[in-house]
Amino acid sequence: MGVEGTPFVDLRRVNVARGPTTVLHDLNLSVYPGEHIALLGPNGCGKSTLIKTLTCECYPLVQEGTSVTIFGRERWDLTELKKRLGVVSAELPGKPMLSTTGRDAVLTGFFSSSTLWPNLKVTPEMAARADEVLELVGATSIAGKYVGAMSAGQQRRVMIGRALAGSAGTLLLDEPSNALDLAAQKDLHELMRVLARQGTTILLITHHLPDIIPEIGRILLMKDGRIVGDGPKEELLKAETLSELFQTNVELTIRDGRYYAS
Ligand SMILES: Nc1ncnc2c1ncn2[C@@H]1O[C@H](COP(=O)(O)OP(=O)(O)OP(=O)(O)O)[C@@H](O)[C@H]1O
Repeated sequence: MGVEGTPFVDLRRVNVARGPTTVLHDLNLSVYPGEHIALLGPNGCGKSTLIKTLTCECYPLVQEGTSVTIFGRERWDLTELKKRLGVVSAELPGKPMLSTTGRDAVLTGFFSSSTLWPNLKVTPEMAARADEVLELVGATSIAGKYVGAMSAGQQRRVMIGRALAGSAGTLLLDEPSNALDLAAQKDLHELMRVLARQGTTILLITHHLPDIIPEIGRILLMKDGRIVGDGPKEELLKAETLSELFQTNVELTIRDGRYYAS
């Protein structure tokens, strides 16, 4: 886990409102390049709002001592930032993506667009990187297939490729195993493991403990818009802690470094 140097994310005293309600309270968080982190918390606790704060889609309330610094900067062009952060959510980024081929979908990662519009200029370097990324995510054989005709697992691979194409080795994975069957979940976990071992920084939001691959060592627990736990997996992924967090009786099984809840 690389915790040296400049953090890629640095939040100080961040409060964020959605509508009239403040939903993130006094958040302090630093994430360093090379870290692998999972963020857990009940529905509505503010996980997506936190991601939207990182992508500058939600802004913190102006207060003394508040700052949001991403890749060492406080001001960003939104498209540029999203591209560099490598955000992958369970939904496709826009309808036009459905009739875009896998290869073009990966290329859209350079522009943070919903399809490869004719005015977007693909350089030979981008094309070469797209092929490299398709290979890395195991999607070369489906590069010519429309995203709309792919299975959910294939779509997720292509979306991870899209995120990697333009990103600075950083992935924000927002519930990536949603709607995937067991085989596709396994494939996704294998891919995440390969990327983690290659040094990709991973910030994972999940409700699904098996998504927490062994390479993820740091856990953030959120409740009611606050970070209530931030530390090593072995300390925070405990039945009592999760039962308290989710307000239900959680039984935990650990097998081969993987966590399962029932
Ligand atoms: N567009 C919005 N307008 C007003 N309130 C919102 C909006 N989006 C989210 N909220 C509220 O903000 C709070 C945090 O929501 P958020 O989506 O960040 O939680 P979450 O932890 O990601 O939830 P889930 O696990 O269900 O995805 C919730 O109370 C939610 O109702």
